[in-house]
Amino acid sequence: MTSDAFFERINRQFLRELPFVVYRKPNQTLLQGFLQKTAELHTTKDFSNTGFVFSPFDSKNATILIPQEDSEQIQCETFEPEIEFSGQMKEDFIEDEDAKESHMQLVAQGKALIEASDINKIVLSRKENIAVKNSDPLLIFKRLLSKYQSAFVYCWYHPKVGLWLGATPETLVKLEGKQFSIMALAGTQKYEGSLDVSWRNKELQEQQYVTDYIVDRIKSAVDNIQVSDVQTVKAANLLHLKTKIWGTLKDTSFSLKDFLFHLHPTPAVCGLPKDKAMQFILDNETYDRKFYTGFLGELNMLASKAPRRSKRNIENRAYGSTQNSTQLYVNLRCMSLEDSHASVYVGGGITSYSDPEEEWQETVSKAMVIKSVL
Ligand SMILES: C=C(O[C@@H]1C=C(C(=O)O)C=C[C@H]1O)C(=O)O
Repeated sequence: MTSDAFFERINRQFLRELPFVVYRKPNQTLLQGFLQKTAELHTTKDFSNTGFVFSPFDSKNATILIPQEDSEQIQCETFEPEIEFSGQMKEDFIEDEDAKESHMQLVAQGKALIEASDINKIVLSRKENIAVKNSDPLLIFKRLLSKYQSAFVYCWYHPKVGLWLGATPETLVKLEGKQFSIMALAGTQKYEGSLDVSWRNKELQEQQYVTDYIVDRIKSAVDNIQVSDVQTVKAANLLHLKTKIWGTLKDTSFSLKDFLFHLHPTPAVCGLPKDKAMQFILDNETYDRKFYTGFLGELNMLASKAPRRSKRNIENRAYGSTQNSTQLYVNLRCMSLEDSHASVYVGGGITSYSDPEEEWQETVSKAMVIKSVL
């Protein structure tokens, strides 16, 4: 499908107030869309369905599904991101003193609890409300596509839930048949032109918490678990620390739902120990995160598997095969959009090393990822 036809089709879907999601995976050019045929609100409880899921931070709330069987799927391979656009840049930005004061207070409160208890890390966040000049979601989506090639970029809409857009650097889990990979991403500093930077103990420690937690949570369900070295990766105007964890699922009976909720929310977005950090977040953040720091993506899709290279296996080489594929991303660097109002969601990991002023600055930098396309 041409990009004009693709965007025209989605625009019609939006005007008819029918659910859809459009997205592009990291470092790919293919745009994909699920356009639901009815306005029904589908959810999944057991994660056995096929389609696109949108799951909130608080797993007590429902995961929304755009089912493959109730959707038209469209694709566009030829989209050329053309727009050079700089929206609200740092210079236009007047610091909101009240927001700063309350975020710093929240951070100080979290840090005090960490110092006085067995909690190691709590991820604390805030929501920023912004008036948007042009609130056409597809225009904003195109700007995100142009700016953030290495992110998972999406625009998701359901008339009964709302409209969300984002460009996230973080994979929650990728599952292809029995092969899985998971990303532990945490620690932030500004990108100043080089990946060759040094990291303080604070960031190294908060990222290590995420890796250790993931390994601990999945080790009984997997064989030959592998853990990469810690790498510095660039995400928009920021650098993060990343570890990749991969392996093979054991052949025993496997529940995708249990696997996911064993992981989610990880200490990259919640804290350690999980339950105590979660309770602090629910009690003290003064807004509802909704889908921010939840996860989203393709669930149980059939994907073609690359044919084997073995000379003996001529048949497999010719045809390849298909396998079940799930690719989920953590919903970061995102916003919800209502009429001409955007809510931008940003947070960061707090440990005993945290400085409230620096943590505020980190959320200001993270907010620029979205503000620069508004
Ligand atoms: C919570 C966010 O990001 C997470 C927190 C990070 C940190 O504390 O350094 C870094 C990447 C993400 O795991 C966010 O972007 O809002």
